[in-house]
Order: sequence, then C-alpha cells, then structure tokens
Amino acid sequence: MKLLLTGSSGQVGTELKQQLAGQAGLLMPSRAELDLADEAAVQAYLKQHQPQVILNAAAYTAVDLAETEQAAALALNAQLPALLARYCAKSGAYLLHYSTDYVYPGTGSEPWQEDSPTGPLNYYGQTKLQGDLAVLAQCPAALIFRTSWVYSVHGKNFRNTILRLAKQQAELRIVADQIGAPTAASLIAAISLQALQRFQQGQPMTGGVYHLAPRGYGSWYDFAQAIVKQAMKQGEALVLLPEAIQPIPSSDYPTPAQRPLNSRLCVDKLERALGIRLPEWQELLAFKTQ
Ligand SMILES: NC(=O)C1=CN([C@@H]2O[C@H](COP(=O)(O)OP(=O)(O)OC[C@H]3O[C@@H](n4cnc5c(N)ncnc54)[C@H](OP(=O)(O)O)[C@@H]3O)[C@@H](O)[C@H]2O)C=CC1
Ligand SMILES: Cc1cn([C@H]2C[C@H](O)[C@@H](COP(=O)(O)OP(=O)(O)O[C@H]3O[C@@H](C)C(=O)[C@@H](O)[C@H]3O)O2)c(=O)[nH]c1=O
Ligand SMILES: [Mg+2]
Repeated sequence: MKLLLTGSSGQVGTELKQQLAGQAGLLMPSRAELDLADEAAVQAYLKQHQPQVILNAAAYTAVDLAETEQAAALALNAQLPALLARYCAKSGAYLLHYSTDYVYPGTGSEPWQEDSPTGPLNYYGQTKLQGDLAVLAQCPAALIFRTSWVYSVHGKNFRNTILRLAKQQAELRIVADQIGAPTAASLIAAISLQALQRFQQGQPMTGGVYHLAPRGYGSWYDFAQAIVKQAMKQGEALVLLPEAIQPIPSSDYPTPAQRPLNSRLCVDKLERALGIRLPEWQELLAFKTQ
C-alpha cells in the first residue's frame, strides 16, 4: 500500500515516521523534493505516485508570523488540504488530516465539542478552519484530528522553548489565563496508527472531526511549571526554579496573533470510536521526558 506522509520533518511527522518504520511503500518527500505550497507540483506528484493513503502532517504553524505571511499560511493550511481531499475523493484514497484548537473562539470554560461553533481569533486558525471545511466538503470519509498545544523532544515547541529559557534565565513570565491540554506528538502518531490500522483491516473510523488530546487541562503557566519540575527531577542543570515562574494575564504578554483563552477539547468521541481511555496530560509529559 502506497502511503504519502507530508511534513515528515515536523513534530507530528517525525513521530509518524518513527512509528511507521518498516511500513512498505512509504513516500516522504522533503521540502526540497516537493514544495507543498506549489499546487501544480503537488498535483503532478500525486499523479505520478498515486498514493492510497495520505497522512497530512504538513502545515504552516508559526502563529504570529501567519498574521503577516498570509499567503504561505493559506497555501499550506487551506489550499493543500483542499487539493489532497479532492484527490482522495476521486481516487478513493484514505486521508488523515490534522487541525487545531485555534479554530474555536476560546470563550467560556467548558470543553469544545467537535460540532461546537468555530470562530478563530487569528489568521493561522482561520486558515486551519478553511482547510477543515474543505476536507469535510470534498471528502466526507476523511479523518480530521483536532489537537492542541503539541510538543515533542524534537522541533520548535513550548516545551523546548521553556527548557532552553530555564537554562538561561532565573525568571520567567508565563500566561496563566489560557487553558488547554498539552499533547505529545508521539500520542498523536500512536492514535493515527490505530486509525490507519482500522482502515487497513477494512473497518475505518467514520469520517469527520475528532478531538485528539490528553484528558485534563491546565494553563501555559501550569505546563511551564510541570516542564521545569520534570527536568529538575531528571537532574537537568537549570538556572530557573519553578517558584520563579510568574503567572501573568495574556494582556501582559502582547503578541501579533490573539490566542484563545479556552482551548479545552472534549475527547469522548475519539475514546468511544477507538474504545480507549486517553492519559492525563501530566502523565503523558512525565512519560515523554523519561
Ligand atoms: N504545533 C502545535 O502546537 C499544533 C499543531 N497542530 C496541527 O498538527 C499538525 C502538525 O503540526 P506540527 O507537527 O507541530 O507542525 P511542524 O511545524 O512541526 O511541521 C510542519 C511540517 O510541514 C512542513 N512544511 C511546511 N511548509 C512546507 C512547504 N511549503 N513544503 C514542504 N513542507 C512544508 C515542514 O517542513 P520543514 O521542516 O521543511 O519546514 C514540517 O515538516 C498541523 O496540522 C498543525 O496545524 C494542531 C494543534 C497544535
Ligand atoms: C515563551 C513564552 C510564551 N508565553 C505564552 C505565549 C502563548 O500564549 C503561550 C504559548 O506560546 P507558543 O508560542 O508556544 O504558542 P503558540 O505557538 O500559539 O501555540 C499554538 O501553536 C499552534 C500551531 C496551535 O495549533 C496551538 O494548539 C498552540 O499549540 O505562552 C509566555 O507567556 N511567556 C513566555 O516566555
Ligand atoms: Mg508556536
């Protein structure tokens, strides 16, 4: 079975690549081999290789930069998934796509459901929503896993930023009024492989949106505390002590893109579909950094 993995150098892509190791027929073009922002090039690639499964882990994820680099964000987050969905609908190929908590407006404090009204607050979120809507419209059998606050030992993410800063400075100010669930890229890859297995066994999950995140929630401040405590337990030499992390409101940390305050995702639908219970985010973090 020919399987195309896009974004194989990213956080989720790297974990998928590792967990898919040994799978025959795996295509993982690098950016130099295939510019995913180039629609004609992607079309030609699909025509040439005819994949039967597409795992679309590529995206434009620089949230603040997306406010100004709009064309690049739109190409990767909206136009690419639309094109992949059209190809999959036509050819019968299986599509697994990823999306974000940033499609929701962040109001209230209850977890979002998959059918909750969307309302992105920033351009990244707007383009991701456009991508989701295109996938749902073009290819109803496709799966969209909406996740949140992705981290990994590889790549640019909040966990690695905090660990870097904790080795350099004795104080840190972190927003405490944005809540959500930090999600290890390895969990996303493991669940994606379960979904793929279902498809390969002829029992695919019903198409549509599923939230994919650990159980529980915290603020970015809670996440930073947990990252630093975990690193200390593991004997890392840090300049920063957990007590020296200051909780601040979002208004004290101005950024070009606005972030949602409430990013909680209800994961019941995914748990029911796969017959699993997702771990708590703290358990997952402890496991990841051991
Ligand atoms: N990061 C997060 O916190 C969250 C992410 N998500 C979603 O999860 C999915 C995976 O995200 P994540 O793994 O963090 O993403 P990353 O930013 O880590 O990886 C993005 C990947 O896309 C590739 N890419 C981007 N532009 C191009 C291009 N023009 N041509 C070829 N390749 C390109 C990158 O390649 P290169 O290495 O060459 O740049 C990289 O492999 C995305 O759909 C994202 O929206 C959802 C919620 C949270
Ligand atoms: C580094 C730093 C960040 N922050 C805040 C800014 C922000 O509100 C929060 C997290 O910072 P980040 O830059 O990692 O946030 P961001 O890049 O917006 O993270 C998002 O990325 C996209 C791709 C998603 O899809 C989302 O789920 C989410 O993970 O922490 C501080 O308060 N103090 C700091 O020193
Ligand atoms: Mg970021």
